[in-house]
Amino acid sequence: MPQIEATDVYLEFPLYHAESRLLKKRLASALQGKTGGSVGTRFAQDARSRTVVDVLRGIDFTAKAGDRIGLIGRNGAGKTTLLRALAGIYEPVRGEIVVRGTMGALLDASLGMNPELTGRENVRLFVQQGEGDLSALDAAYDDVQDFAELGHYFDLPIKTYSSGMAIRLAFAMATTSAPQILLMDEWFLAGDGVFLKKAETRLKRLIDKVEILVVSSHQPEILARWCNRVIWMEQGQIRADGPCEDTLQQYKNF
Ligand SMILES: Nc1ncnc2c1ncn2[C@@H]1O[C@H](COP(=O)(O)OP(=O)(O)OP(=O)(O)O)[C@@H](O)[C@H]1O
Repeated sequence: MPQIEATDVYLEFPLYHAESRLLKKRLASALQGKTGGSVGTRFAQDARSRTVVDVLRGIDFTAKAGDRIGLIGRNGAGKTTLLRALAGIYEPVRGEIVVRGTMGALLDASLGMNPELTGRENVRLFVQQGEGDLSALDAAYDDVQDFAELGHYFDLPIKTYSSGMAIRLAFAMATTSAPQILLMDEWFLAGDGVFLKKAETRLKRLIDKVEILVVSSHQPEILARWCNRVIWMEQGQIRADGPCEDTLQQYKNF
């Protein structure tokens, strides 16, 4: 059975450009909690007195088959970083993340794609790196080509694509077969109207098949639609974790 287990996960990014006097002054007031506006980020100092962004602090949760988890929280709360840590892109500085099962990630249009290779060659790489079933390659080419509608661009290097074209290709590729666990940033559904509709239909089919979904969004309506559980993040911590309606209500009241 697929599962994600995050135990006491901490992640921080050092701020290497925090040396100017003005920036230091601003960070000092942020450290004292005087500022922050609508941004859910927390600054701190590490053991070597370097200024760091405390992005994840003591994250603990388990996701099991059947969980459709929405991550909600203000800008900078740590949602994208958590998704990236679950995908293995970032290594926690403390704690651990154990993932069991095949995983697909719709996080970044360029993630895992080689800009020098054509769309077709990238599909080949993707299939090879995934389950490696090359007998499924022709079907994957047809499926991706048909869905992404890139025309002759499918056989051109993807560095020549517009960002919208790159998103179409990445989306089509990542959804060509269903992983057991799917991680997704909501912005992935950005695109022109027709594509959005097509993407939604395809995504719905995929989500019905995946066993665990973790999706980040600012929009409660989107989470209410796709999820059965919501984790509310604030300043790198989990503020609430529970059934979709309950957590969204707490978030809205806040
Ligand atoms: N590579 C990095 N170096 C330094 N700081 C970073 C880096 N990546 C993210 N951060 C900071 O970590 C904090 C959390 O960022 P993250 O993107 O995870 O938040 P988020 O909840 O997804 O925000 P949003 O809703 O705005 O996308 C932010 O303050 C961000 O500036």
